[in-house]
Amino acid sequence: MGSGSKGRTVMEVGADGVALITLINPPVNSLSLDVLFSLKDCYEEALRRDDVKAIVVTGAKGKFSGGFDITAFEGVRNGSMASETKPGYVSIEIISDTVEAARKPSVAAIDGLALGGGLEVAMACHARVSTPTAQLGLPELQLGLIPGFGGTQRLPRLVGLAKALEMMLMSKPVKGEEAHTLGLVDAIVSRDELVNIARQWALDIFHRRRPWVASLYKTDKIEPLGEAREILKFARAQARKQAPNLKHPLVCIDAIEEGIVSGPRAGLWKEAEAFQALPHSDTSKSLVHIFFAQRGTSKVPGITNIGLVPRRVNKVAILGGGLMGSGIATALILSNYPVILKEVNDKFLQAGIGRVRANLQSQVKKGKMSQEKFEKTISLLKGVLDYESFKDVDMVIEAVIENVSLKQQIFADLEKYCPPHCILASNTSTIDLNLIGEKTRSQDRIVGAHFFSPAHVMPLLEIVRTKQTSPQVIVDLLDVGKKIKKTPVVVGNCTGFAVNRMFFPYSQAAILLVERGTDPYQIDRAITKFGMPMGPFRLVDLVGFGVAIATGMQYVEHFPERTYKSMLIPLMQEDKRAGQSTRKGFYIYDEKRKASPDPELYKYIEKSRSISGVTIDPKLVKLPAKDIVEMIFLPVVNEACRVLAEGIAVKAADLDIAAVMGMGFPPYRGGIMFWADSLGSKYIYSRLEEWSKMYGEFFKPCAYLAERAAKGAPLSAPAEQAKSRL
Ligand SMILES: C[C@H](O)CC(=O)SCCNC(=O)CCNC(=O)[C@H](O)C(C)(C)COP(=O)(O)OP(=O)(O)OC[C@H]1O[C@@H](n2cnc3c(N)ncnc32)[C@H](O)[C@@H]1OP(=O)(O)O
Repeated sequence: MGSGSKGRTVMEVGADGVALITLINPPVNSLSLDVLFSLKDCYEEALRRDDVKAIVVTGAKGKFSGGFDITAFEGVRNGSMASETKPGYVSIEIISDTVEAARKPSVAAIDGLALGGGLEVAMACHARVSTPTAQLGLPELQLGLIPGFGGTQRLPRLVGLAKALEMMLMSKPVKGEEAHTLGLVDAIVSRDELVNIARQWALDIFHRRRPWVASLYKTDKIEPLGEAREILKFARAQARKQAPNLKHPLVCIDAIEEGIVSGPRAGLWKEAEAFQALPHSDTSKSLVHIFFAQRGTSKVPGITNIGLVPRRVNKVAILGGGLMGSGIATALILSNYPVILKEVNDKFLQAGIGRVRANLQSQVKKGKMSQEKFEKTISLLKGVLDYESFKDVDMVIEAVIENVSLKQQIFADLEKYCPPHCILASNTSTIDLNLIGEKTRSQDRIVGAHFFSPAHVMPLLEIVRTKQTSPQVIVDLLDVGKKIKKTPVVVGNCTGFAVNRMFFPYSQAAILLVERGTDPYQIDRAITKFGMPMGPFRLVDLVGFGVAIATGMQYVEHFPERTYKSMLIPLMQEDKRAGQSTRKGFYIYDEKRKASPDPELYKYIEKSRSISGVTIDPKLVKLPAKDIVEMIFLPVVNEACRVLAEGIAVKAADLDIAAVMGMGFPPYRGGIMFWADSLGSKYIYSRLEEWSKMYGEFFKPCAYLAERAAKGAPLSAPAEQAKSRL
């Protein structure tokens, strides 16, 4: 049964005749099979015992349940749990026929969270009481699954089809208060009163003072059949449009529809069969991998396992109020950190503060922030023009332009004006941190805090450590990252760090292909179809040619042998086509920033082709989408392997998260290394080798890749594991 064998429930019968069943499986009381079997045993005992009139189900330590035990899917996949998990065993035999159909009433007492299977157990109870802040939802789709314990049937019957679809398809939980308004819970109570009120509620149902409701057979919230069909049709169209590569949202809609058209019992069976099959899909394997990989990024050997406790960061200073600095300031004040924003003159300072205000105001406009919260949040920001107020800051984040000598001067100043414990972070995206700190004696507290633009929106934070950065500083920054709701990835110091370095071949491969005859728009189409938010050319337009050329120079300087040198972008830049900001780049842009292909582009391609001295390759002119994807992404994989081999990243899964959160690599493909392993190291090696013979060094597979391919080992396996495959 593997790691599924854990957790339990306990039952205590009170003098009032209420059996209190508590789910216990730390840290989130997930529903392992052991918990579910134990729940069934408790129910059977409660139903047998004459001294039990009613039942209350709750979760230990302020959390109802985080849902089915996600670690157990491995067992489901490898067949070791086959007999216990035959379709419908849990959802029909335990949840429907034992809990909901019991001849004694149950009430769920919900605090903390009731997610996935947790909410499904609660919905099978005859009433639910909740604390106002509890989170209730069915987020299974984010794992490539559908609710499998009756959620597709009961949620629409409790909150109506439209809201249920929104909650499931967007994996979006609601808070207790909203759940109450929706009819998902019956009462909101304080944490202290939760269990007592639930007990009383259960007795009231027993004595027929309150209704005894089986959610599965409720019909009052479901829209009439014609309307329901329309809603489902719309939901299908939306799912196809928003996630054309994903099947499970449609499977979820099918299960819901079955229940509405043929009745809830038929719906339960349809759901059970689909739930049985989905854990085996590549989508679910990838998304479950991403779930654990994301939680694994903050576990850094030698840093987070040596007993260090994060120090309190009370006040942060930011240098530079440009796009990055203002975004970082926004992220910090949104999480209640007082921030000092320093600029060189009043004009720049006002512009920086204006950007922060605009970031917050856009939240107000969208209805995500009240005016009162806006005022409170912006009051945490203070603009300054000198270092006077830096004497009591705990962390500084430098976010000025990418100029080495400027940064060196700033860090030398910081050393003078900040207290000795203060963390000195730079948001540089490419410059070597050792160089930045060269004029200081504070190397142990210099660290990279590389945010992605827009910094208050993008979820990734690259924490860059040099050989001298102290583990305490990393632990502190990990804690700040968590508090500002970023997913941190700790990486080593090198040109481009992990994300930019891995992805520098992304646009380079695309340019190499167009110079040899592949159509640029066809490349962007193939890449977006693969699941990237935009293709390489649309991305370069967005980033701007100035930035693209500057970072390109860094790569030419540091990795000359594998940088593809082309004049395409500089030629366009010369003609003032510098990307979206100039409304002309690889695309042309209208006032609403809508991109359209531009036939003029081919003129520049021809010119750069002749400068590069390459000729059109007829094979590349008709390159199928699958090959486009591989010729663009296998060089990215190759660079990711180098990043791993050099120890820049701690583990392959961190690169998966870096790719997903930093570049928008589709999470349902599991991240760059996970996807690469689905192709196999041998295959990747042979393709790169073949292209390097035809198109040069740019494609040459690195030593790490060659070694893994020779052993037939996965690229993501730790070194020891790869050895043992020999
Ligand atoms: C049949 C059913 O329909 C199928 C299902 O129920 S599938 C599961 C559906 N449930 C979910 O998708 C919820 C997944 N969990 C979460 O979203 C978040 O973990 C949470 C909101 C519960 C808690 O978030 P947060 O407090 O930030 O803590 P977080 O770090 O994420 O999780 C704490 C630990 O619990 C683990 N965990 C969380 N949910 C889990 C679950 N359902 N199963 C197993 N482990 C789980 C995490 O892996 C993490 O472990 P770690 O400490 O070893 O890294």
